[in-house]
Amino acid sequence: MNQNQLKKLVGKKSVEWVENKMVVGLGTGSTVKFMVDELGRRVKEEKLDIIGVTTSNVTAKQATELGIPLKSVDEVSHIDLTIDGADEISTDFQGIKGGGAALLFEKIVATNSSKNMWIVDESKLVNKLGAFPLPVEVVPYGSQKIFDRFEQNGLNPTFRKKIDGGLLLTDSDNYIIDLHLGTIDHPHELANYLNKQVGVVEHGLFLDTVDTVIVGRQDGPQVLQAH
Ligand SMILES: O=C(CO)[C@H](O)[C@H](O)COP(=O)(O)O
Repeated sequence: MNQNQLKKLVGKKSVEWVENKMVVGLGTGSTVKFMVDELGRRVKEEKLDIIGVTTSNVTAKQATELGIPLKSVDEVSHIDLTIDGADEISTDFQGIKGGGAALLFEKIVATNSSKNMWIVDESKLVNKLGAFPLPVEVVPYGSQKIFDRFEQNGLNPTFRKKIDGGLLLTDSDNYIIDLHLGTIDHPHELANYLNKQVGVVEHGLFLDTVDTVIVGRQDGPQVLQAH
């Protein structure tokens, strides 16, 4: 199986955890796209009765087209389960997310969910986080100052750009600065530092968040429990 087939495998598999009457957080990305397709199939064919809470405009569009009823995070009393992708997961189940620039809403939905499940192909599992550039969402005003500070602190920042060369804007009209760190030895310390920077809206370190990981492997999906 190639990477895309592994993503499809875990995307479909994850929907087995969705039950009638659940409020389900719907992540963002190419793996999640397969999950939302399968959820849409169950809503249509099995009359599965759920409410989705999306984490990006892209996922909201797909879910709407598939007939999945949606509410915003502020309109629901709770979220039973959020299913999302990840860019890296370390052996101690810490994660980097935001490769698809949806980290802000993903973190809001994740922190308001009773359970979080991540679906990944096996290439996303790492010993230590950091090979994947860490996304940091920043308010445009003052973003050059934050960038300069990151550079002075040796965090190797780059502004994320669109294909046409312009700066990428998130769904909340912010910029993304990617930090090219190589390895992150102390993720909690780095998260604390980033949380304190004025102008930083959110960062892609998702620490102590995930409960269940489904890994797409050549011999089938593997379910890992984090806690
Ligand atoms: O965090 C994310 C988007 O902000 C995605 O979940 C992450 O980038 C994984 O994406 P993909 O499933 O396409 O590999």
